[in-house]
Amino acid sequence: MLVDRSPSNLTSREPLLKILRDGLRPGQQEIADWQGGRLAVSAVPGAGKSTGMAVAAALAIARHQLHTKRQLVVVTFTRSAAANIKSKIRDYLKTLMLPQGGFVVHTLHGLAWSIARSYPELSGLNPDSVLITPNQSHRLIRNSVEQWIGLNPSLYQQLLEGRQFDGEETERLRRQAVLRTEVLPALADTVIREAKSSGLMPQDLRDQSYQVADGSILTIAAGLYEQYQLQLKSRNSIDYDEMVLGALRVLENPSVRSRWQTQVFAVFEDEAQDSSPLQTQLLELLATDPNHAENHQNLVRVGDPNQAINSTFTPADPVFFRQFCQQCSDDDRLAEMNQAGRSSPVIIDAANFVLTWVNRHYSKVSTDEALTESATPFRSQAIHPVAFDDPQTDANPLPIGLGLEIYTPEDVYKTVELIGQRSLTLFTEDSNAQAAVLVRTNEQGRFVTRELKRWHGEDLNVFEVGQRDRQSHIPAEILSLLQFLDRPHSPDHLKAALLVLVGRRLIPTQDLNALVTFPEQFLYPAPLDPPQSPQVREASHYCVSLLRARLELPLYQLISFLAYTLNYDQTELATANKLSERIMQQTTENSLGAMLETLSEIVNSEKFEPVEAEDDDRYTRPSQLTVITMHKAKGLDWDTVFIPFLHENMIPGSLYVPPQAKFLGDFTLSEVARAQIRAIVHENLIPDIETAWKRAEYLKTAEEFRLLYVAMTRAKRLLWMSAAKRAPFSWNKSENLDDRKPCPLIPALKAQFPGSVIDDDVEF
Ligand SMILES: Nc1ncnc2c1ncn2[C@@H]1O[C@H](COP(=O)(O)OP(=O)(O)OP(=O)(O)O)[C@@H](O)[C@H]1O
Repeated sequence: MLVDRSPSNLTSREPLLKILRDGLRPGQQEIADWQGGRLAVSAVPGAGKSTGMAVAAALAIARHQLHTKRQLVVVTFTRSAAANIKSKIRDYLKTLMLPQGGFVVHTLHGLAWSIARSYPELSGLNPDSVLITPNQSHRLIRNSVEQWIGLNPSLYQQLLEGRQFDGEETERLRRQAVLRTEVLPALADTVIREAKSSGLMPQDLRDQSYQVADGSILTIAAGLYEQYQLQLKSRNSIDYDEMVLGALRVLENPSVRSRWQTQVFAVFEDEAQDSSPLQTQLLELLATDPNHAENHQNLVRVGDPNQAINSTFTPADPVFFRQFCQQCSDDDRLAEMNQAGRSSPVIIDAANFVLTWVNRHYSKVSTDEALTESATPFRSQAIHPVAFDDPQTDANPLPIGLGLEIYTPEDVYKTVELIGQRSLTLFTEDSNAQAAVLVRTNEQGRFVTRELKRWHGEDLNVFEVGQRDRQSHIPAEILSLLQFLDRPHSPDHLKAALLVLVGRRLIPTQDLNALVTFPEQFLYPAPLDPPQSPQVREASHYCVSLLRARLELPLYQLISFLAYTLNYDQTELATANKLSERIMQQTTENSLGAMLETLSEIVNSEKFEPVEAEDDDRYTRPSQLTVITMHKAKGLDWDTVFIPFLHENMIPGSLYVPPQAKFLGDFTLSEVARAQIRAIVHENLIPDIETAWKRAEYLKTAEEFRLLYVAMTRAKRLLWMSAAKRAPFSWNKSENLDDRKPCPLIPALKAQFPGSVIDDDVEF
């Protein structure tokens, strides 16, 4: 399309711009009216952040006549959110008859990597590095622990002795195992993420450890972190924080920085409550105007401080976005998006009630000064229904049933039975209805899915997100098949491969033991062997065709071939390809044996990150009951949301010290280190162990309640909540039920919404 940037054209576009802007809600209009500078937008759930941001982006592109050399950079958290907002902005630009070059949409890490990768000499990062996401059992973390132990015998000895140690040999061995395999890997994992994402280096931690009376945990933390950095380098690997650090190093160069800053007109950030200090630093730098004497930034950060639910897993601390909102508010640069059209009014009332009730009961639980900034779990911000003339069709829809329903089933089995029956009724009445069960843990999700299958079989379409998304089956399945290709006559390998084929429903279920007793006979029956049944023949043909592929295909194509053979879907295929590339990269020798070695290591020790699906809609399909964790449900919504198992031991739960680690004290090293590092980042006094542990406990409680708030605000027309009287302690042994206390919010909600309490014997 031809681009006309003449002023007359801009004037002629004004009426169109006005129409777009007037179609927004008051809070959305405030972003659309942004002309420059810093702006914080605190938005309630369902406020229409994406729509607001997309229109604002299109208006900014039009008003400032942006183009490929001067762009608006939109940053979101996930790739699916990026795809979504990109298509919205494109549509608005089409309406305005503007070219598409004035903006780019990135995920934060995508942006950081593109900067770091283009200047390897400045970032110090090799563009071919392997990206890893370390967790406790990751090889790199385990090696860092071993290295640290070797280099710090006396600190290690102190840990071993802990409290009350009589020098007994078996006890010493037990403690060693706990330290090596649990305590120190957990500490390393937490510390690396917390410190690194805040821009702290190992030496910073070491320097700070001298400031606190008992700084030994920080000293150990610094040592582990140091070893990890060495490991990363020697293995040509990087992690996500390294990408951001690399990008920041690139931007230290004045001429490169100025080039980027000239290219970037402004940065619009979504889900800003989830950003770490390091990420924020990067965005602030890019948003800075190089031609302005003062540090002028064109930066719009949109988020909901009350949906900050990631700090246990990522070091995004809810305090940072709240602080940003506060600073902007002081300069009169805070916009609030308080109206939301997503839910029926009673659901909004329930969410608002939760927010105020929790703030009243859980604020200032401690006299600890450092908590004052986050002294309430929630920022006080109520959700309001939209105005009667709101442009959103079907805003604040009519409720289904009572809109809010609270149940107290006998036990967790009865709970699932109620959910199953209700879903069937909903889907029978309206085949477009969407529904989801939101659970706190993956184990609960597995329990719900299993029980629903047991009750309803194929009658109810259940989609368990946890299982499919982990995709952990992929490396394991490929490994089984490759092992078989390597040694087809091993009964164990043959059996494992057949199990995979049966599991994928490629060959009929049958007595596999009978097939694997004589592998040669099964694979290549001689004329005089007893004839094979059709089922056996089918299985045999499959295996032989795999073996043929092994001979005919080059090694690098083998995994992709196996993935096709296993009938993987699009996302699974992408994951298998990623796996294949990773193995090829890590394998020095071109042989099946070397490939197997690398793959076994991945399967045994590491989490392999699957490729994320782009289409979120598979979670919200009509007539499908989606089973999903509360964390993953963020950003999505359904007509009906079931939230079962609301028990006190889960929400808010409490921090847990495993009995085997109690020899170190009544706290965990990781949580204490986390609280101490946060104090360093916030420039507070570093707390002693006891205070640090209490602080960690408070942060967890606050986060659990925010998680529940996120879950509740996913419901459009029916919010179904329950706390069963009896529940298992361990969801893997769900047959042992005990009496369970409800989450303290349940009695409070019942008292506030008596009309929503459903007696045990009433069924809809
Ligand atoms: N101003 C508006 N006019 C018409 N429809 C709107 C408007 N704002 C939001 N909507 C509609 O409301 C729904 C949710 O909006 P949107 O996708 O922008 O929200 P979101 O960003 O996903 O929500 P959240 O605020 O929870 O992050 C969409 O169907 C969208 O079309």
